[in-house]
Amino acid sequence: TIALKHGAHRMGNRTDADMVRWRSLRFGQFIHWGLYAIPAGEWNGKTYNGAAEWIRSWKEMPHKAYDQLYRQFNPVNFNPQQWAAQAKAMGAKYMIITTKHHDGFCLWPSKYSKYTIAASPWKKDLLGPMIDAYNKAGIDVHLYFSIIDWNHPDYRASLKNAADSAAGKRFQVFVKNQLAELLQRYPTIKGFWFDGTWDDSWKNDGAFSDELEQYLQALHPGLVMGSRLRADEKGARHFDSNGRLMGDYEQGWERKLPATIADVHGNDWEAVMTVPENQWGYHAKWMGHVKTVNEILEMLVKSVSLNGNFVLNFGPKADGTYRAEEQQLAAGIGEWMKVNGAAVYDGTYAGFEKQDWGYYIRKSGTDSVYMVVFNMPVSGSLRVKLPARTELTGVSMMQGNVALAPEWIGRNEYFIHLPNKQQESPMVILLKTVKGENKDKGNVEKAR
Ligand SMILES: Cc1ccc([C@@H]2N[C@@H](C)[C@@H](O)[C@H]2O)cc1
Repeated sequence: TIALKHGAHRMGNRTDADMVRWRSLRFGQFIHWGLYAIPAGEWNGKTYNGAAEWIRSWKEMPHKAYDQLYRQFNPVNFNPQQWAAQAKAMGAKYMIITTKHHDGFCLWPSKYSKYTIAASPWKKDLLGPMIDAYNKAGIDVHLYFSIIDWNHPDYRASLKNAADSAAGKRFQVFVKNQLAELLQRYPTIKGFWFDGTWDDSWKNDGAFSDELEQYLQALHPGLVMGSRLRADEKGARHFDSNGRLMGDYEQGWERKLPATIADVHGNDWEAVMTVPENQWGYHAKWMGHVKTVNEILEMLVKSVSLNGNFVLNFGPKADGTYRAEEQQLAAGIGEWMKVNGAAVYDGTYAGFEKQDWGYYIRKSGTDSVYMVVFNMPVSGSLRVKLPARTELTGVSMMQGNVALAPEWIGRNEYFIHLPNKQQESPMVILLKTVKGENKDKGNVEKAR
């Protein structure tokens, strides 16, 4: 291995209470909200085909015009209690809110910047009421913070000369001050979700990102921060130059999921997902495919089955309301979660051989394993192969707690014959197992 001063400082996952809690939550809500919701992906009658929150970078959008939008930001229909109730009904256990996206506009009245909500017609802090409402609903809050800041005069993508280096130093102080300010103002938040850390100016100063992470942990012990924050002293990001994960969980899964357990290398990880193909902030015209309830449920269940968290993104409108598609999605997901959430919360990789009908999820630290069926076989019979030294002592449908009698088909294999092959939504079956030798004929018969 290479000697590193600013590489990973920990081998393996965090085991402290704050990280155990983060891991148990499994399902989060991302919220991208800011000035970009005003143009909403359109300007001067033209439609921007990129992600709405990136419209300032569009050649048809003059920087000056974008930078004046704050004068119109007045979310008169903002109702944080309603936002929190919607998230609670959906079954989200944590929420990540954009405090400041790449445009640099702050949703809180930061004392380190003039480009904040205080300068808008709304004037008042938006983060405080949101955090209070979500915490009251029993939902943890994490803060998204973009290092890239298109508004700040000292931001440099790369440092080409002494003047750039001086600006870069001033900018690092600004970042540190804003993050400390957020922790001081919002002491109940559980973590930071960093973004915009790909520019050279950041990548080439691994020491600063390392010190910053340690500074924030010291200010707020237990803080959960993913792998996007840091670079090591060779400019490696997420994984240091020895291939070790930096930060508390792998944070690279943006609009994509790992395929198998091998892809996660034993690390904690989280996937963040958009409802349309690629929109985070509110875009008036969603183009292309809009994901359905069952598609989102499959991504959530697959993530948990591979030991990860899944976060679904919402992009509120400039007035503070949500579009109908997002409201309907939240409600539909919530309906399934109300009945089947036990299979998701506190879920982990089960260690069973993957079958085509769907995913296994083990309730953390127990012998209870859930089968979540997405692909019903025409036979209506689900094949289950038990791992070594595992005996099956009970099988039941989550819906109605109906006991099923699996058929032993030799060695460690069973068929679960379902009474009804019809399924409108993912079907959950609970397997009770015990450690032991599955050396002879179907243990379930004996157990009955
Ligand atoms: C190339 C690229 C840069 C930044 C992003 C930001 N990360 C997501 C979490 C959103 O905030 C998006 O604007 C996405 C793609």
